[in-house]
Amino acid sequence: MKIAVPNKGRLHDPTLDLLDRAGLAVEAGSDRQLYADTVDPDVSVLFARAADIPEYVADGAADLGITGYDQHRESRVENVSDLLDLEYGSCRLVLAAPEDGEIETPDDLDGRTVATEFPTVTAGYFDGREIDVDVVEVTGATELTPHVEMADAIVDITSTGTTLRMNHLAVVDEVLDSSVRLFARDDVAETRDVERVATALRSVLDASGKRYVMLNVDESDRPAVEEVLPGMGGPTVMDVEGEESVAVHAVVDERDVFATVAELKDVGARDVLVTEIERLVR
Ligand SMILES: Nc1ncnc2c1ncn2[C@@H]1O[C@H](COP(=O)(O)OP(=O)(O)OP(=O)(O)O)[C@@H](O)[C@H]1O
Ligand SMILES: O=P(O)(O)OC[C@H]1O[C@H](OP(=O)(O)OP(=O)(O)O)[C@H](O)[C@@H]1O
Ligand SMILES: [Mg+2]
Repeated sequence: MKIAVPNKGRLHDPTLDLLDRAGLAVEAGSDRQLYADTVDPDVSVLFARAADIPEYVADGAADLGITGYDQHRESRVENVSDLLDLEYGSCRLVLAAPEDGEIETPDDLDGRTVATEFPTVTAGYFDGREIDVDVVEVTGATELTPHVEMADAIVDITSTGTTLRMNHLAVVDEVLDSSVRLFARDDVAETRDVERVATALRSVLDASGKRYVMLNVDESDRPAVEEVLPGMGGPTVMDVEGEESVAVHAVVDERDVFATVAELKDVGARDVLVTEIERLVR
């Protein structure tokens, strides 16, 4: 099983971090190599540019890929499908034009020029609206093109909006919402090996925002504690040998932990321990 992952850029580190937490850590010393092993003998990674990853998966150089949905759409590959939204690298592709210019709606661009690193998605957007534009492909610094008469507007990525503001550009319309996805080639999407990787990554997402709460309580106070901790399918209760008390464990939403611990103390809980959860396989 080979997973294509970004070799650099803003998606590189969070992707390796996610694989690590999923129990698929990339072996140390693998930087800058084309291929690397993971701690699982059945899973290796192929490092590639974020934009090339859908193509690598479609062509069979890798079986699975991790990159932005924007890159997936731009690549036009047809034999790959999303398995999971990995919930990082969230951004929007937007149509933007100079703040105080003549372009206020997409229709104002009829007969004009739009610069972008995403020519396929951009052409699709304007075709769908039957607006005739000349799409110019650039490979970076797209925000500058309206200021040097190369283009009347751009289609580019935004997240905080800082880059657009700095360049005196205003959003005219939304083109696409994106985040990082795990996707597979269709001919392997339903195999056990792909399912194993997807399950491991999903378990990290499911564990985020959850805490594991452990405590001791006298048998007599146990019903009150169970009342406070409905948990995932109820808390786990264990007898503590040679004592009148029981140990209770439960998964609690991170945002409820503060209030829950206070309530537990009120109803007689002792030795309350709160820990992070690495993975949660449902
Ligand atoms: N500002 C941003 N906020 C959130 N996600 C972003 C942002 N910019 C880019 N992304 C996401 O990260 C992906 C890759 O962008 P990144 O800048 O890391 O690589 P790149 O510019 O293609 O790298 P290079 O061209 O140097 O190989 C984008 O396709 C998008 O999905
Ligand atoms: O809304 P913002 O938070 O300002 O983010 C948007 C910017 O982020 C990306 O560039 P990146 O930082 O990846 O640099 P790059 O052009 O070298 O890829 C994108 O191309 C925009 O320029
Ligand atoms: Mg970039």
